[in-house]
Amino acid sequence: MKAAVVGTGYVGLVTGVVLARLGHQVTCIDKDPEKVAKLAGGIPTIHEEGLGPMLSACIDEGRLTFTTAYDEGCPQADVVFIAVGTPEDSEGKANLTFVRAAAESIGDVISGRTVVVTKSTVPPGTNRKVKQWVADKAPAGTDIAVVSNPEFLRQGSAVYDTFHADRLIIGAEDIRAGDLVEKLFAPLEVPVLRTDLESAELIKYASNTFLAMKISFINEMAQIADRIGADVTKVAKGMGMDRRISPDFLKAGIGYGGSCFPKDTKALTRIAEEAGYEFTYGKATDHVNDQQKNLLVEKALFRFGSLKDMNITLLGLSFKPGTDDMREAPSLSIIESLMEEGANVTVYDPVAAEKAAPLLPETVVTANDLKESLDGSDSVFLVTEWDEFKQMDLSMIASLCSQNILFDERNVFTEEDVKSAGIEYHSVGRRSVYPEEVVKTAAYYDKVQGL
Ligand SMILES: NC(=O)C1=CN([C@@H]2O[C@H](COP(=O)(O)OP(=O)(O)OC[C@H]3O[C@@H](n4cnc5c(N)ncnc54)[C@H](O)[C@@H]3O)[C@@H](O)[C@H]2O)C=CC1
Ligand SMILES: O=C(O)[C@H]1O[C@H](OP(=O)(O)OP(=O)(O)OC[C@H]2O[C@@H](n3ccc(=O)[nH]c3=O)[C@H](O)[C@@H]2O)[C@H](O)[C@@H](O)[C@@H]1O
Repeated sequence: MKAAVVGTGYVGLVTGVVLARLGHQVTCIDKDPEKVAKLAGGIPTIHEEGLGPMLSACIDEGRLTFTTAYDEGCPQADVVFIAVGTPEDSEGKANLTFVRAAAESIGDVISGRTVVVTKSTVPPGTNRKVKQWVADKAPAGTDIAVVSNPEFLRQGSAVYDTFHADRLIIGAEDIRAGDLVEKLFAPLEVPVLRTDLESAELIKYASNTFLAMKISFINEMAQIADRIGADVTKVAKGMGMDRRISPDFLKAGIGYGGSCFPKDTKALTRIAEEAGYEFTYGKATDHVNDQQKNLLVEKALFRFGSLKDMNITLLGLSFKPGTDDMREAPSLSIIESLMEEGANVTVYDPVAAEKAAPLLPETVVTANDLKESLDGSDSVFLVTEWDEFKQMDLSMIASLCSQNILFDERNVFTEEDVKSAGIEYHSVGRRSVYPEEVVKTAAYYDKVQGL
């Protein structure tokens, strides 16, 4: 089949490449000419495992092209996907400006029957608007069908997730259009759920908010664990052994970041509000996430009294490992808090340094490698759990840093790991670990923690 994909970000690019890989003829359209030029040359514009070789292969085999021109892809396509961004607006709602612009540009160039599929995350009712926006620009008599096909891939494993998705949601009133989308993805052999438009749109928000809620829930358990001397990782393990709960998304830490959980949780709260309902879980999830970001900075303040003029190393910048995406990355708010407290901050990330550079305050020093980042540091904050950090030799902290203290925002290390490295260790929802010589000075801190 022939497909056009509008928007070549994380979702559009991966969708386009995977569809081409499945044997379809795909045209990817983006308004950003620089991005299009890079992609047309086989250079991935995002860091995603497995994407680069698949992109080049599909281009070489002649099944994948990139353009800024809608008329080079949409009129010929059996299916046109919209995968442009739907960022948060100033009121916490989904900003549909890009979706509308894409729909209108599609309308400008099509005639005859066209199936428009929305992959972007959009509030219930938007697909009906998309149909109208396309129709407003298309010639009279154009037969337009819309399908809601929300996306569930995770950044960092986007290609794998697309090939091994748990489900394909196809929301459509036009049965033929829904069938066509089902046929397009049939080679993936993914379980399919057919729904009406509004249910498909709500499934996406409900899924993201539910996962975000699980994270906020376990982060609240971490807050309780900190106060009563329990270990949140054990609590999560015990909870997760119940298949009805599942162990996934129960990792306590710094709170969720990224381009979707924060915005989608807020957007669903607004969707509910506009429908006359107060969505208490949405509000609570968001509130807990905000307070979680500062937990270890607060622990550091308890520990040191002041962070003024301390040299602090921050390991990891991207919102999670496996991606260079800096959208809503918790590292940024931690850096801000540390600098507000007067600390000197050095950062190191194995992948995201380039994307992070324009977002960092000028006084932040970016190290080129792990060793350089630790050299002379007073205290280390592990923020993104890249393999390089998970596998690091902890004795490096003892040997390179002037004070051997690690604040682990992701609960990466065990008590045994840090004890054998002889470092002081603070984490989330777990007891702090002190080398013998600082146990006495730490007594007050432990008292405050209630341990
Ligand atoms: N990033 C993710 O992991 C996931 C994102 N989503 C949803 O998918 C949608 C897209 O997200 P991302 O891929 O992260 O966005 P992105 O911001 O990475 O990419 C969007 C792309 O659309 C292009 N664009 C914007 N307006 C355009 C127009 N009028 N015509 C042509 N191109 C245009 C931009 O230049 C950009 O390349 C959002 O609604 C998001 O909520 C859903 C699941 C996963
Ligand atoms: O709509 C989207 O954009 C996507 O949002 C998330 O995917 P993503 O944001 O790429 O990454 P996740 O792996 O879900 O992690 C999100 C955030 O939660 C945090 N997290 C995740 C899991 C956990 O147990 N604890 C935790 O703090 C991560 O560190 C990260 O900051 C969802 O998992 C995808 O299904 C969805 O398609």
